[in-house]
Amino acid sequence: MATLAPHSDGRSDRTRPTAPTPRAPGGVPGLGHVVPLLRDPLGFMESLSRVGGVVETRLGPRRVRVVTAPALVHELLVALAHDAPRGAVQQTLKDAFGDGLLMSDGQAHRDRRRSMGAAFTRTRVADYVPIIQSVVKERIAGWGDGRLVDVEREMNHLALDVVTRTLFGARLDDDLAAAFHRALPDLVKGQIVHSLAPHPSFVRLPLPVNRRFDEAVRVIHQVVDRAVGERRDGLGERCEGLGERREGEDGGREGTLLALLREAVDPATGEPLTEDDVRAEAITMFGAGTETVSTTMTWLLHELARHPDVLARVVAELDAHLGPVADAASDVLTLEMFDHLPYTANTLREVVRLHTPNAFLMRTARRDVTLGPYRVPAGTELLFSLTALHRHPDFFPDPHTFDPGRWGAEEPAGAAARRVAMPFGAGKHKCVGEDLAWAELGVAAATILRSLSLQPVPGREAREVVWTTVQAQGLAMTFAPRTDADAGVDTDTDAHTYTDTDAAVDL
Ligand code: HEM
Repeated sequence: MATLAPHSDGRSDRTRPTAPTPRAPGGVPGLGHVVPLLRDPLGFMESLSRVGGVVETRLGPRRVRVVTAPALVHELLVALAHDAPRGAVQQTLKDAFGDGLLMSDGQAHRDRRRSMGAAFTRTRVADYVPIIQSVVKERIAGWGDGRLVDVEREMNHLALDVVTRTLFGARLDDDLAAAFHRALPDLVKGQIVHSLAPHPSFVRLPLPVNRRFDEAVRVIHQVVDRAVGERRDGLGERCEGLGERREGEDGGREGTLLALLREAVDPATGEPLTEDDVRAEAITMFGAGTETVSTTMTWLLHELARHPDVLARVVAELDAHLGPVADAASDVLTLEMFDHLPYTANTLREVVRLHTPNAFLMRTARRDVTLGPYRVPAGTELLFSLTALHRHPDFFPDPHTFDPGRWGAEEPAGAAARRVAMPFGAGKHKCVGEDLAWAELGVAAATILRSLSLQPVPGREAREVVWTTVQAQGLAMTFAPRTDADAGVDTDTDAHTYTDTDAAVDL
């Protein structure tokens, strides 16, 4: 395997020495590598890092090059961002949902990102914290009564509520949230099948996958219209959770992403954004900002239940800094509090590493480029998996082991891991919702773990299922109210060797 320093800042350079692109072993005529990819998607992607930094595969009739080396993924996303824009997967979504941030590129993307950025700054995310906390408290209200909790479904609902209430100032009823939850898998399945389809006309064939995809698109449009429509009517009059504080400064108008969008001007026309533009951005946020967070939260509970030592240490740290129970009316979390929870931060960081939601992302070279030592001809599709990248044994020793300790500043591997890790991507398309995501994870962990103890249920552990996100399917648990004995978990937080700066990056 080519040895590559993590995060080379090298631009594409024709004078670099080149190397032939190795082929993935095991392809069969006609299907290529479709079977191993479908049978064990992440195992297949992880295995390719032993073949080369860029590896040629065949998926049916298509030649797709898989980028496995972290430095090359980074180079692709940053130095080659202009020459290798997003590819077939995004195109499928663009056809269905319009030109939202996730689907757009070039000047249109830059303009839109600038006008929406103010909804995601750290200051604005700090404003969202009380809303997130109240969403979490509402969602977990009945969990402590011994019922079996479908963690995946609950977390999905929670993440959807957070986006709806923080960014759009609206509320979804339970039926709509459930419809959205049901629609996503069909959407994702259709998206994958369409992006790998041998011919564009495939999407019009009367196949179950296409019918379900169309139905999912319809449901998601309906959900977004109701959420956005409700908020749209009240714009300027009410801004839930932010309105009172902002009223004097700006009439409550800029409290949500929706308000920003309604104020934005399309530089190309000088006109306000159209309703379709606003809708496309809303759909983007629901699509990009819910399942990523909910799967991560589900994996967090899964890992904590399997690692009582880690759980005890997280709980002790939360209790020591925030107090033991989360149900008191006076319990108010702030973003700054999380700067003093280094072990909790490293635990969240480790969950996001081991269970990075974005299993597959793609780019397409629009001209001949050089990626590290590899020549990539124009038109080549480039596939990479951030999940597989974070399981690369050269950079994350014993990569399948859940170990928050690997992120400690004193660990020799800690610094290298930090340089290589990019769960939120890199470059101009780097996740706009990263700060919001960390806040959601931190607030959910602090609120759940200070008020409830986890009770794993044998046979109901999470099963890793890969779509475009890496899902934790099937996890169910019971919870019990925390008792004084739970609060006194025998863990010496003062003795930990983590520093506060460990936490500052993320939360
Ligand atoms: C654990 C949670 C999350 C993870 C791991 C994550 C990961 C990512 C990654 C890897 C990308 C880059 C995709 C690419 O380069 O093609 C991305 C982009 C994006 N994410 Fe997130 N995300 C998370 C949460 C969120 C949240 C909460 C929101 C908003 C509510 C959000 C909205 C977006 C948007 C709009 C983009 C496209 C940005 C652009 O192209 O400019 N994400 N995310």
